[in-house]
Amino acid sequence: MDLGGLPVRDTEPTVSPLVEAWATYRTTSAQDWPTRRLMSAKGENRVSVVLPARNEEATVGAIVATIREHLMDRVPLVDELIVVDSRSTDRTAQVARAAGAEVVGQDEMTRGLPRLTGKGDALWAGLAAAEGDVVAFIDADLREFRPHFVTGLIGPLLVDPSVEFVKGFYHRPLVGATSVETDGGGRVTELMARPLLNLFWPELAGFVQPLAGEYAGRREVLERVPFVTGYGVETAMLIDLLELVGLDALAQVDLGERKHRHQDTAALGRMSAQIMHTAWTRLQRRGWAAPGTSPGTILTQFRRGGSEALPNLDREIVVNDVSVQERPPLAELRPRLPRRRVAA
Ligand SMILES: O=c1ccn([C@@H]2O[C@H](COP(=O)(O)OP(=O)(O)O[C@H]3O[C@H](CO)[C@@H](O)[C@H](O)[C@H]3O)[C@@H](O)[C@H]2O)c(=O)[nH]1
Ligand SMILES: O=C(O)[C@H](O)COP(=O)(O)O
Repeated sequence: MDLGGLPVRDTEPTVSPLVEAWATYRTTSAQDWPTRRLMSAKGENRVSVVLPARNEEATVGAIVATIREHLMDRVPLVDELIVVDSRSTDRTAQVARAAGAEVVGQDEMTRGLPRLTGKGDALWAGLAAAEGDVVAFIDADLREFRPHFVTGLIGPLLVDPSVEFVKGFYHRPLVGATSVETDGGGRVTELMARPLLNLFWPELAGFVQPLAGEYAGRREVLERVPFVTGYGVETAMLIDLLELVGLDALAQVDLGERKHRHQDTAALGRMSAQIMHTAWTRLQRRGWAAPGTSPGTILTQFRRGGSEALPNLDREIVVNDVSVQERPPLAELRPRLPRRRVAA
């Protein structure tokens, strides 16, 4: 067939052998890591669980209570359970504390440093507060949370010294007011993160849920990567860890199904823009984006109706800054951080 000079692919696309081998070798299931097995593997390791939380009073209590009951009170697998209060305006801190977590304020842990915002900064503050050798991060908006989320993430780290970082994956229903779309969740993952990572970091294509907010790593390694603010943090962390420790030291674990609070489409647009910004900085580092250049930072969106609606648009214009910043690797700043945690 004449395609006017376009290159013709005469074979079907196939999965990269590297990705297939990694996904086979480095994927486990939470069922592979029963608590008993982890208790005998734990040895001298201390385990911290950190939940970043901004206005999560509806869900944070149940997550904290479950971890405390199953993994702290019944068996001493988790040594430290920290909720980072990320400038909540609701009762997140009180609810978390009442359920048995230690609560630290994002701002207290970053006192004396530039004021940054968003989830990435909350995670950095949580890592600064945590004392464990293994640190697991869990989103605080999860529903129907069960302890295997924690055991699955920390299992490979406690048992296999060659693993440095473990990312969770799961099925993601999109739960609406009146219906559930079985695999409809993870919209930013499918429309933005996965295409970006596949095209520019194809080694990472085997991660089923690259944006999952549930992951664990060795403190020593987590302290050596920068944390991007906002919602760029997971994308940057995967790329940076790939460069720092290599694909073979990264693993993923099947956690079954995950339900969480869905953000609206406009919020996911802003999240996507932050992820694009994050990718740009890493492309620059590779020399694939021109040095010194930077994408715009303002995202213009439209909201139906509203008191400020422009008559010809029947919509309000809403603008947001979607730029991201970075906290440097924690190891570089340790001496400047507050020595003791200050309760939020
Ligand atoms: O300023 C903030 C914003 C969020 N959070 C917490 O971070 C977690 C995840 O935030 P959420 O708004 O629920 O994110 P999702 O819409 O679920 O986004 C998905 O995709 C993001 C981008 O990769 C990841 O950061 C998330 O973990 C992942 O669940 C929750 O516990 C939030 O309370 C903060 O602590 N501070
Ligand atoms: O991880 C994602 O892709 C975003 O958090 C959106 O998730 P949702 O589509 O399940 O709300």
